[in-house]
Amino acid sequence: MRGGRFIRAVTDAHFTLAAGERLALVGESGCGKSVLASALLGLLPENAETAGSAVLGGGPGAGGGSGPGGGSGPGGGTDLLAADERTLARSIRGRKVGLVPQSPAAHLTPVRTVRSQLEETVRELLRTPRAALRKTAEEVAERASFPADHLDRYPHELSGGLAQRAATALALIGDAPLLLADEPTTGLDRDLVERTVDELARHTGDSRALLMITHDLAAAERIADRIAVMYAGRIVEIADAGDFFGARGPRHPYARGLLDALPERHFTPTPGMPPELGALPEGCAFAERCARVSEKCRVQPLFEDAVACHHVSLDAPEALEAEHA
Ligand SMILES: Nc1ncnc2c1ncn2[C@@H]1O[C@H](COP(=O)(O)OP(=O)(O)OP(=O)(O)O)[C@@H](O)[C@H]1O
Ligand code: NI
Repeated sequence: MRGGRFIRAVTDAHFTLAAGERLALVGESGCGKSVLASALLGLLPENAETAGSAVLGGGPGAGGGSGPGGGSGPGGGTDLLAADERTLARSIRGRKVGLVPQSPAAHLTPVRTVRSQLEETVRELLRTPRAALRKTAEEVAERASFPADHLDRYPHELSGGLAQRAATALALIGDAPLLLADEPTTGLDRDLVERTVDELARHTGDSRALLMITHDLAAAERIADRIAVMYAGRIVEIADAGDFFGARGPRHPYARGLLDALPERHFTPTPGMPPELGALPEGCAFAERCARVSEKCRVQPLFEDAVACHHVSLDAPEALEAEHA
């Protein structure tokens, strides 16, 4: 950025996502969730730099290389961080990785109706013959609960929730093995939230994978197999959803705070604000808001045993429970 400043938007993010698995990524506004998703699609701003790899496909049993410019990863998959723009545009976006963008109204083409955008995407991704385009596009809209009588509207004539559903419909068309849904339920009423996440779950089935970014913990609980919690650009905990929302509860103090802040739980928000990503402290970024802070927190905790906290790894679950109560 200007003046030689830089922002560490995402640091040390390590996770796997298997076919048939649904991972919810949660964390406060500005913690790096959308940057992580954008990196996987090669949609970061020009001045952004990445390191590491994000391998799609390959692994045991997967065949085929990634083709020219694909950036081959281990096991024959495609390294999304190394793939060039041409590969991303031709064979990844929409086909291998679908995206429900965070700001659907900005993502839709303003001068064309929803119907024409759906039909174009159906034609492009599914090679559907002209005669069947209309019907297929209507079926696609239906899957995302987009009302048929609004198909001839332009994006500016849609409410936020309708634009959201149009974007979801578009993202589902390519049947991509990985779907990234960046807050796909923002602006929807509770019953539509449920319908949308159920459709995403149904779509994932056991052959595709879903990474859903959300602020809606109820939606995360409804859909996810695992929960990843991000804080100040780092994944601080990955947990089985049953453990996270169940009796054991989250293990990282920040993650526990997220749940405790819910009205249906303790309704007690974590005090303070997350740090600026351009001016992160040396040690644990959560330390200054953490009730368990100690000398150890001056050093960045390693992400070990699926959690990054100096204190938690030593705790027995019962001890945590007692403290939590
Ligand atoms: N183009 C950019 N230039 C500079 N900084 C950026 C840019 N895009 C994002 N950032 C910074 O990266 C950080 C992470 O942003 P990101 O959009 O990933 O947050 P988020 O977790 O998705 O938040 P939200 O829940 O509000 O969508 C933010 O602090 C933001 O200031
Ligand atoms: Ni975001």
